[in-house]
Amino acid sequence: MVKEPLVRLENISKTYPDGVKALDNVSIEIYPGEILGLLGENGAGKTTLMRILYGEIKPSSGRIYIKGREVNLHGPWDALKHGIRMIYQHFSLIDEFTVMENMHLFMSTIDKKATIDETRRKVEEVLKTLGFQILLDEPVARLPIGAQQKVEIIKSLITGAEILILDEPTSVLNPLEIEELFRLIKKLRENGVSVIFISHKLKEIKELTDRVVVLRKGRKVGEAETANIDESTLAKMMIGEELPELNQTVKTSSNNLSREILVLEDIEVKGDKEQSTLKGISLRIRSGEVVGVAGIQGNGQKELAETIIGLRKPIKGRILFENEDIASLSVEDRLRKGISFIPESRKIGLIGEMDISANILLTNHMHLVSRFGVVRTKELENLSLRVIKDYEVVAASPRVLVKHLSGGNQQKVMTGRELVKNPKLLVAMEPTQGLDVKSTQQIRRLLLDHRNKGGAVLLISSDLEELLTLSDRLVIMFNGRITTEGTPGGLTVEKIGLCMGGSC
Ligand SMILES: Nc1ncnc2c1ncn2[C@@H]1O[C@H](COP(=O)(O)OP(=O)(O)OP(=O)(O)O)[C@@H](O)[C@H]1O
Repeated sequence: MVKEPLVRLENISKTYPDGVKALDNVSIEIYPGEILGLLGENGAGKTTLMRILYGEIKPSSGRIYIKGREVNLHGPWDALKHGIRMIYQHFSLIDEFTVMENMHLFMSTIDKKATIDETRRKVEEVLKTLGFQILLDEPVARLPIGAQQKVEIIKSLITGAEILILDEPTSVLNPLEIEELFRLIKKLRENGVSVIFISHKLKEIKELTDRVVVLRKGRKVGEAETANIDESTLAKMMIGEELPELNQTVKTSSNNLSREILVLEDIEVKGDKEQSTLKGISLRIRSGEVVGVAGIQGNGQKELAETIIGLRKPIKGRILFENEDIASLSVEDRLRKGISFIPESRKIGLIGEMDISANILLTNHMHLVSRFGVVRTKELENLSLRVIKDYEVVAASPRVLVKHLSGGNQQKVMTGRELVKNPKLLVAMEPTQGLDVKSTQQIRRLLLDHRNKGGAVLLISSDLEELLTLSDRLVIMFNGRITTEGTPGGLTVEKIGLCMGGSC
């Protein structure tokens, strides 16, 4: 007998108001009591698809069927009524309330008449069925993350959730907590609950799920019974069969590799999450080379950049810049020594309400402010005009407010104000994110010109094509470690995909 799906998402497309096409004609089914893996790299569209199923956003086109009937979901509460609940990495719990109070608060939004005793009975019943325990009268803030996640899951079950969507649930957990979560998810399956498990991690998908759907660039590129597919095939599906062609018009061979400019030795740094905590990073960068850092976002790349520029202090290890240990130096001292930084987003790096000059001053103040605190206005003006001219910023004058520039021109200001200092080492995070083809090419050209003039570049990007096009050497990070290293030409798609998915 053919099983009826509990949910069918049919031909779902989604274009966000800013024009980003996040989903293109994706159809998936979820069956009762199954664990469905949703695999894809950053930006593949996994979260968008699930937010549509959770009623948080509307698809641009397509249909949603629940138990065979077409529905129009007006919001998460509507989805909840249909037994669907999504749990994000940031939990929706009130820290000061006890577990029971949180459960009851949630319950009463669904059933206003429910008393706290009834809620408690329901919680105890669910816990007994699953064979799990939680301290019900403890304030949530005192519970470890793994237990808080369980509270979220139980909270969903007492309100009758039949489909639980877990958005990268393991990224906040330690290995023991992951084991415990998997045990709980398998129990849910035994009890007929369906779980959609969003992940980039191939091992977890293999270990836990019954079926897997792979998304890439907004399209469904594969679907299989998990038992019938191996990690290598999944890796290739996730990042694409073909390595992007190395773009010879942009890339010219690296100058004679010279001295090591930066050496990281066995660096350990506390990260925002367990998964992004740096666990013994060793890396060498020479002048005249671009070292690319690949990996799914959140595996320590940001922590690595922030450690090099001095925003995070290592617990262990040495950072040598031109043979000098700079681990105890401030950000400003490091800038003075010739390290520059392009942060991951223009929103962080620029102040929209200020003009181009003032934004340039932000990271060049050490050269442009006298020791009495007076800005050398003529020099600032000249430098600003130089940035506008040399880096082809389309702006009438340095007086233009940054918020009035296009994304590409903003990025050129952010890049130009660093390159104009001719830094010995440039740490560039996502330098072309959200830019059109022309601006992307311009920024990439600037980075390579800098390298060709003898500068070193550490390029952190979630755009694999960019990394393969620009890097002389590539390292791949997973779970706070560098798991592999090679040249772009020397690494196969399979190897890169496996390493990004944590299986190498
Ligand atoms: N609210 C939004 N407005 C505009 N674009 C968005 C929005 N949310 C997501 N996007 C874009 O839609 C695309 C798909 O993003 P989505 O978050 O769904 O991917 P994902 O597979 O969940 O990625 P990740 O693993 O990084 O979370 C990306 O290009 C992203 O930048």
